[in-house]
Amino acid sequence: MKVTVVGAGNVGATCADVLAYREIANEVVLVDIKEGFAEGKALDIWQKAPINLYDTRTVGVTNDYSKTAGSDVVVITSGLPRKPGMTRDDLISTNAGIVQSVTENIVKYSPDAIIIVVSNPLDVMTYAAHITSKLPRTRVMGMAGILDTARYRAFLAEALNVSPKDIQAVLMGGHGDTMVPLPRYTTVGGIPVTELIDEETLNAIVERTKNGGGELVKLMGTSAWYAPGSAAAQMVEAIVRDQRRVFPVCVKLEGEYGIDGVYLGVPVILGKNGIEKIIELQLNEDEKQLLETSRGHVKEVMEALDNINAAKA
Ligand SMILES: NC(=O)C1=CN([C@@H]2O[C@H](COP(=O)(O)OP(=O)(O)OC[C@H]3O[C@@H](n4cnc5c(N)ncnc54)[C@H](O)[C@@H]3O)[C@@H](O)[C@H]2O)C=CC1
Ligand SMILES: O=C([O-])CC(=O)C(=O)O
Repeated sequence: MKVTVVGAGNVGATCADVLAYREIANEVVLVDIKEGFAEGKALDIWQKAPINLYDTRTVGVTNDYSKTAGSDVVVITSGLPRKPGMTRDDLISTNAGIVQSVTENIVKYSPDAIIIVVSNPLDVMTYAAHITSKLPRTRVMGMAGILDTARYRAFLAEALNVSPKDIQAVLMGGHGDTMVPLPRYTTVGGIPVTELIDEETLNAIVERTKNGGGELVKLMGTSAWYAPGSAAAQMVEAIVRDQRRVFPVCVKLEGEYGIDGVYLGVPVILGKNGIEKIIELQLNEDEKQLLETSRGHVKEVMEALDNINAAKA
């Protein structure tokens, strides 16, 4: 299995490292626009192989997409991260240009690839990659839900003083303040979380999860990478090993949840064909309302992208 990761920065290099040391792919190609940057990161990861004992080959290139030819999965992390005081949506004009040009190159050399978008604003960059690639929606998806649920699970594990391994959760909607955590679908070793935690603490955890990315941007001056890079690698693993894992993933909705033509995080089954199935949960009225707010927000930002593209045309 060959996997390309575009963008050898914080998230891209972390993802490539996880793909290599967990031997998720046989070959990982890292691509960056900065001369020598991807080459250096790939060489460093390869030199770690004798220490961590793996044989995944890691190769770095500066903008040479011919080396990515025949990739089974491509992860797009190229683009600016936000700085304190910015929203993810503030990145749209710069990152849309980057994601769209990267996608053109990817599809040229790997027409059969499955594309996982990580660049922000996530839902709208998934839209950008999808319309540029012209691939079926099952093969162009965005990573955010695994990260957002991981934050939620980590905060719950801390509050309950239990292993994060035993916390199962799902959330939906856009990757931003309007994300929709679903405490009703959160369990701890099979026990509904609401039986173990008081409402006030749970609400505080939900709010902290919504601001999870911003909390890290404030602390570090740039956004997170360990959890995001690992989350993207986990999606790659589900695809290349045909694991049929159930994850929240950003995908174009075509009627599911009563939504058409908007890219939102929903639970899916992820396997060798990409999105094997979108799972439709029964939402209550409050949850439906939260999802509708999220849909409205993502739709607005999609329209902003349409305007940017129309102005360029
Ligand atoms: N979906 C999610 O949950 C998350 C998304 N992100 C997003 O991922 C993106 C990357 O974040 P970081 O890795 O922290 O940023 P970074 O600045 O460390 O790395 C980005 C890399 O992209 C490269 N790049 C820029 N234009 C390029 C092009 N045309 N072709 C190839 N490479 C290009 C840059 O040279 C840089 O090395 C950001 O947009 C960030 O907001 C970050 C964390 C979580
Ligand atoms: O917060 C950001 O800008 C990066 C991101 O999407 C996250 O860490 O959730």
